[in-house]
Amino acid sequence: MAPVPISQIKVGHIDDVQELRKARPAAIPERYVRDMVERPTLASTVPLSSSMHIPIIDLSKLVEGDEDQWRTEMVKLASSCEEWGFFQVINHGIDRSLLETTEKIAMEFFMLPLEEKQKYPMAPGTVQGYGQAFVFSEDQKLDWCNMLALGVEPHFIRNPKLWPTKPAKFSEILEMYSKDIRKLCQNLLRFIALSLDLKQEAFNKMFGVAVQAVRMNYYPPCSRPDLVLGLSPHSDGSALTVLQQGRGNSVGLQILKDKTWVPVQPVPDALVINIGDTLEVLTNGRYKSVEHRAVTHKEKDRLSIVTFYAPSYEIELGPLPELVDENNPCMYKRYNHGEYSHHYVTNKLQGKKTLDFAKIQAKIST
Ligand SMILES: O=C(O)CCC(=O)C(=O)O
Ligand SMILES: [Fe+2]
Repeated sequence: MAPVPISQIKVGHIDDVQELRKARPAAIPERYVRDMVERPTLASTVPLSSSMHIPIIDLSKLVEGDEDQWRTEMVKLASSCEEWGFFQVINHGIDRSLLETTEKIAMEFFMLPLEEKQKYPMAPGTVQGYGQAFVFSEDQKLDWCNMLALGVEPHFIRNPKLWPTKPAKFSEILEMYSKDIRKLCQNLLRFIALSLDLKQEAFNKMFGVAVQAVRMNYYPPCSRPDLVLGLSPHSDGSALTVLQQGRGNSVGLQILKDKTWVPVQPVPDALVINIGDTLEVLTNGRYKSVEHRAVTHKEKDRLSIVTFYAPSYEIELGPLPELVDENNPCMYKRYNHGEYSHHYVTNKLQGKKTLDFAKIQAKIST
């Protein structure tokens, strides 16, 4: 992720949420209490009709299915990206044991004493290390979440000082995990290109030297989950995001569909995939980068391990010419991905507002 100048950013004291939970204050501190309009509808209170489940894509049917299976899955992939911007992928080819080990080391990291975790501090205005990202002022509401965020690829975005040395195998496992997730992203992008009738080269040159970052989010239980948010509403700046939810964790991720917050029910062994802003721009808005957030639970904690996969910073982005015509006028300008990345990490999470950067403003009629 692009470095951000950290001068002039005053964020005040930010409590570590796990420590806050341990201290069990009589009331939730004001900085975490959301304004009325932002307070969450909790998963347990949202009626669940089956049509509200995000689609499930079986990757094995795309990789090795017969022609019928391939076609059916491809149609499902296209409609998921158009209508939901989200899907869960099963039979994704990543070893269950690797997913479990990664979850284990992530959890072990968050369970370390605070002094140990604070050896990897996320400085105000930066997005790597342990702490809270996207905080830029003292009056901004805070998320009920602790994060560990690390740049992974290409190597120059890494800050090796922020890679934990405890638990012992952390770096080694994260490296293996990232490699497999990277392959999955490449695979998915290949099928996404096919689903749009695009030539592979259209994407290949953009993702040749892709940027990959991992964020581990830990949400401790919260005595008043109705007042706080685990993670503020946002869309991801990536092209694709891969999200692994902790096994047996409570439902926490919610996506905004037709103005309603829909909880994403965890499916065993599935990974949640979502389209990020960059793919929305590349596809001229056909595939949607959908707003999402995380809510907390009264008794249960929750972990998510999130990989952001994006083009190299020097790549120039804009809608692919194949997806622009008379009926689909160009909706986004051309810009350098590094610029967008910088814009993304220097603004607080605020729904889909960050993407305004790339939108061509509607011409004012005279
Ligand atoms: O924890 C979750 O389910 C959401 C995480 C997320 O959206 C993110 O890290 O960008
Ligand atoms: Fe996200």
